[in-house]
Amino acid sequence: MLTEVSVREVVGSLKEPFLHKTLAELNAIEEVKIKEEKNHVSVKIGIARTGTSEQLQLQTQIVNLLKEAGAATVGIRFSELPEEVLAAHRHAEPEKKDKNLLNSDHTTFIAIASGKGGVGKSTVSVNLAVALARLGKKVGLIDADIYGFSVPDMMGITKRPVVRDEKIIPVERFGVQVISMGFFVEDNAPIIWRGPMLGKMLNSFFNEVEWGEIDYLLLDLPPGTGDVALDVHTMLPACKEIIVTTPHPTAAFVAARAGAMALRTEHEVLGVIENMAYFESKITGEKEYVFGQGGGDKLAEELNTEVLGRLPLNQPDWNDEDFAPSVYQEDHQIGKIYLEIAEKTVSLLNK
Ligand SMILES: Nc1ncnc2c1ncn2[C@@H]1O[C@H](COP(=O)(O)OP(=O)(O)OP(=O)(O)O)[C@@H](O)[C@H]1O
Repeated sequence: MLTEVSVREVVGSLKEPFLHKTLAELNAIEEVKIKEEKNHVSVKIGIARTGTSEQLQLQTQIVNLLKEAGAATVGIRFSELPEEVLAAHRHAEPEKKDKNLLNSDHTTFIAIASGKGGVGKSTVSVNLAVALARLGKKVGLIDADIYGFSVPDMMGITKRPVVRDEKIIPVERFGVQVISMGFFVEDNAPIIWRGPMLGKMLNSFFNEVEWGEIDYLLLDLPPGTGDVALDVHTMLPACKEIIVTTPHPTAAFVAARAGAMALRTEHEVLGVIENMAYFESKITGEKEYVFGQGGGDKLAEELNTEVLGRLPLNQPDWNDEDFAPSVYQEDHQIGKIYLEIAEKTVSLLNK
């Protein structure tokens, strides 16, 4: 059973990332609370700069250590250390590292966008990433849908990233390196961060994660044309885009706004994916266009691009041994369509 003393001992040994003294030395553990019945530990930590990628790393370290020490769930709040502590230690602040994935000319960024929620953008992002990995590509996936992160659950990820040499190591699943805001939030707690902080978090996903040499980095964007989508467009001038829509013409109309945003920021739209395009009867093989028809074509025409693929309404075959509720297996009818879309994407990028 964890006690306040043991929590302070475990957490206190970690280094504050800016001042390079331990949290114990800086007296930075401001509060420890333990709810014994739920085995929940919450801590309040002082740090030199809040809302930074360094905070994210420290948070990951604390969660991992406390869970190793026996906590079921961990809650962390951060506050800024008092000015006198900062003044006493500021001289120890090191130079900022400049290794930056954004400067890499090897990696192609592909953002998956949609005009509204629920059209299957995350399902498409996950399966396209897996399909690219099945083609032998080195693939990363950022779940940038920070308000509604769903990628870890969809892929059946139970592990959390670890920190090594001050870098966050993504979790590998189906050959894809995955990073999600969901990894850094406890108990599905809602994220109530303000706009600028979201941009910072996203930036840290690019810079502070050890991606290695990846060929494609896919980003599952939040739906619509809000702050984060705009941040991505501005942060990644060379980003390519794929727009997901359902086949109903009005859905395509809304999706066109996401496309327009991409074009305005001079991002090349690689193509459109029409999801939930039809229902195919298992008995007769007949196709029923339950959500209408023509939305994908209309959108592609409007954006002067092509339809990369159409996916029917279908559920993956769930596999109890390797559970991933949204990932289609390679030999599944839909898994094969995703492979075709992945091949098309690669050939478009190699042109
Ligand atoms: N082709 C499909 N057939 C059947 N169900 C699907 C299909 N595509 C997606 N779904 C289901 O529809 C729901 C919404 O999908 P998903 O979360 O991928 O959408 P989204 O556009 O990313 O939504 P949001 O942006 O709101 O997170 C999920 O339950 C998903 O399993």
